[in-house]
Amino acid sequence: MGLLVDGQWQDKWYDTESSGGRFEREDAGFRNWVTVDGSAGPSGVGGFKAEPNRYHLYVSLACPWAHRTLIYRKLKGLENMISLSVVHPFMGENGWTFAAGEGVIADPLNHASNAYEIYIAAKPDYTGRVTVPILWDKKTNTIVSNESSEIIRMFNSDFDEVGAVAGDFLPTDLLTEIDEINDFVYSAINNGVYKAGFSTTQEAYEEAVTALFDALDTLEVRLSGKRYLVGNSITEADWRLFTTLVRFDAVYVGHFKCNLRRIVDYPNLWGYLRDLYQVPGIAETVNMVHIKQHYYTSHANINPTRIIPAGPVIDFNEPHDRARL
Ligand SMILES: N[C@@H](CCC(=O)N[C@@H](CS)C(=O)NCC(=O)O)C(=O)O
Repeated sequence: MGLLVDGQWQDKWYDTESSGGRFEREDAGFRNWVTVDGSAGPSGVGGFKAEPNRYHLYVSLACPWAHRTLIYRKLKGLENMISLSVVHPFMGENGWTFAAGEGVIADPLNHASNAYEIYIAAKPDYTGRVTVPILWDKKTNTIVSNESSEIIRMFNSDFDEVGAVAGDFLPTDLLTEIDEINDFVYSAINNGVYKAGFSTTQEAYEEAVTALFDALDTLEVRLSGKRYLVGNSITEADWRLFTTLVRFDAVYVGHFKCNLRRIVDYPNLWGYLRDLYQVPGIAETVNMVHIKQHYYTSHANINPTRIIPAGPVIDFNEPHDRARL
């Protein structure tokens, strides 16, 4: 794993020395928005109008952030208008690559062997980490955005007039509440598992793991009387929580040492996770082989033998009883 410095690839692990062993996630570098009319969005520059067959999405099936964008591409019926590439689950000295493998979809546009080449194609002197997801514009040959939280907001509504499936996961009247819960879930849970797993001091680990389980305990109570996090139907807040929960027992419990409790030990969170998993189309976006292979083989400092554990056996298709709520 590594990063680009002035367009040059350097193989470097995260620097936790200056932060007391704490993992600090870098902000995404490309922050433009696809909009209905091509005007600039909340950040970045304009020029990216929502048009069918204009955009390409690069993802890892292992990555919880990229997974959000795949879910929206599926649920909003964008598969026929936004093309897709999938990186190899192993992220080694060259970062994400398109090495041949089960489930890998090569890059038909930039013909990149490594994802960093896509960043260089967009910005030859790019400095920063090379992350997925990446939303690419085939018309101007550049990266629109590499920030999943913003890509899903584009997918949610901006393609509606050009043939996306109806459905709004961000109703205006719930926006404030969704933003609030997103912040809480991001810090303690989505990013919390990484903070626990990538910490390099006992203190940093304990801080993260305590906040993580406090947050899960809070949500367990919240979901005892409510089917979804906000309002009466599935919203963005649920999909953002889902991609971490679905990886939790298979990866974060063992590999990231988030092992005070498993999701299957929380009756409400476990039912909620199955409920979301069983939404039509969602199961196809979950690839447990890529997920386990990525985490257990890519972080040699955490799992030097690179052995992928056999279990746990989890049945996400077990009936849930959440419809009563
Ligand atoms: N803020 C980004 C974060 C994306 C991200 O960190 N992706 C991970 C994969 S799970 C990655 O590509 N990491 C490579 C690296 O940090 O070098 C987003 O949500 O889109």
